[in-house]
Amino acid sequence: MITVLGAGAFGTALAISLAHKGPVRLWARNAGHATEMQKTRRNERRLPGVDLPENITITADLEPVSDQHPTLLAVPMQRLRSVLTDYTDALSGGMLVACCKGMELSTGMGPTQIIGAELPGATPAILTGPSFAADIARGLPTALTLACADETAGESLQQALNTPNLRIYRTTDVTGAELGGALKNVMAIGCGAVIGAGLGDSARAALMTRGFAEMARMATALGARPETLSGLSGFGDLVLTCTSDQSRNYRFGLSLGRNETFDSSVTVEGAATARAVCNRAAKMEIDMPISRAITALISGELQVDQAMDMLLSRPLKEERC
Ligand SMILES: NC(=O)C1=CN([C@@H]2O[C@H](COP(=O)(O)OP(=O)(O)OC[C@H]3O[C@@H](n4cnc5c(N)ncnc54)[C@H](O)[C@@H]3O)[C@@H](O)[C@H]2O)C=CC1
Ligand SMILES: O=C(CO)COP(=O)(O)O
Repeated sequence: MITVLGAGAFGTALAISLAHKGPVRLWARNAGHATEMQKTRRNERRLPGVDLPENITITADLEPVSDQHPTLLAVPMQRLRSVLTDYTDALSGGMLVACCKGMELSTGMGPTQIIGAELPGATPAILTGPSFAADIARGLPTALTLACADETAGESLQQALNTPNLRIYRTTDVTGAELGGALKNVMAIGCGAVIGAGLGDSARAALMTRGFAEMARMATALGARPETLSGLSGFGDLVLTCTSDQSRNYRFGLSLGRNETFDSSVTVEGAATARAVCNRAAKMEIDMPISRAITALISGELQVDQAMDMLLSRPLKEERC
């Protein structure tokens, strides 16, 4: 049986989609939340208004997962390592598919690297790409990338995770897929700030395009294939997240641009990842001025107009990555 760890918006939406093919086990760390979902057959806290199919079993107890069926890890990026260390016995040996987007702040590592380091007996993979949980839960058509370094395991995961509404593409370029998903969230915060501050759609298009160049610069320096960045996990997710106010990263950016407060309980992956990206870029001497400006905006060191001045006053250059 497929297991989904994390009864947040994304984990619940994936469980709903996968339940069209067979039984799914949805694990919530909070026993009270699990009981509430069992009773109401809904996840009103994270995905309101959507019924959970009968063949989703909700539990707060994690039994050892199968090594034949995928286990999806749908928890926030900065919590992934602690989930793996807390549940090592249940997870070791599993086909573990990270569903989080980001870079660990303390180490600069991506999700599959963390899985490999904590559970060397597991098969790590990542599921990423343009998809809002609410869209998946409603059964709207969505395409995602499944990245797994082990090609045979990747093919089996692709088959297992493809559903009538969720089309899964496959790659072995784990680095490219992970970095696309991590970096696009940083750019989405920047785009939200641009729109929130009233700087206009043209400025957003410039930020998305030069932000994409920056994403590709870092990803290729770390060994990613350029075509992965142009695919669903990079360009595709950048477009979605930088242009839709369904995105929490974009909405957080909007609040920065408008000088409004933002609910700190909302998962905004790009905030910690922006800092992680800047730390890693500095160590590797990769020039990432847009990520630096967005990080300074998030920390309050710069206001939107100051960040813009900083970017616009840089020396003129040829247009390339
Ligand atoms: N919501 C969406 O539309 C999409 C989300 N994602 C990614 O999925 C990941 C999870 O996001 P969401 O589900 O949206 O967030 P969410 O905020 O809705 O839910 C996060 C879940 O993780 C659980 N959690 C938090 N800390 C935990 C810990 N230490 N141990 C176990 N569980 C813990 C929370 O209880 C909550 O159920 C993020 O990396 C996000 O980028 C990816 C694509 C779409
Ligand atoms: O990753 C996502 C869409 O692909 C979800 O974006 P947010 O985390 O910004 O809501």
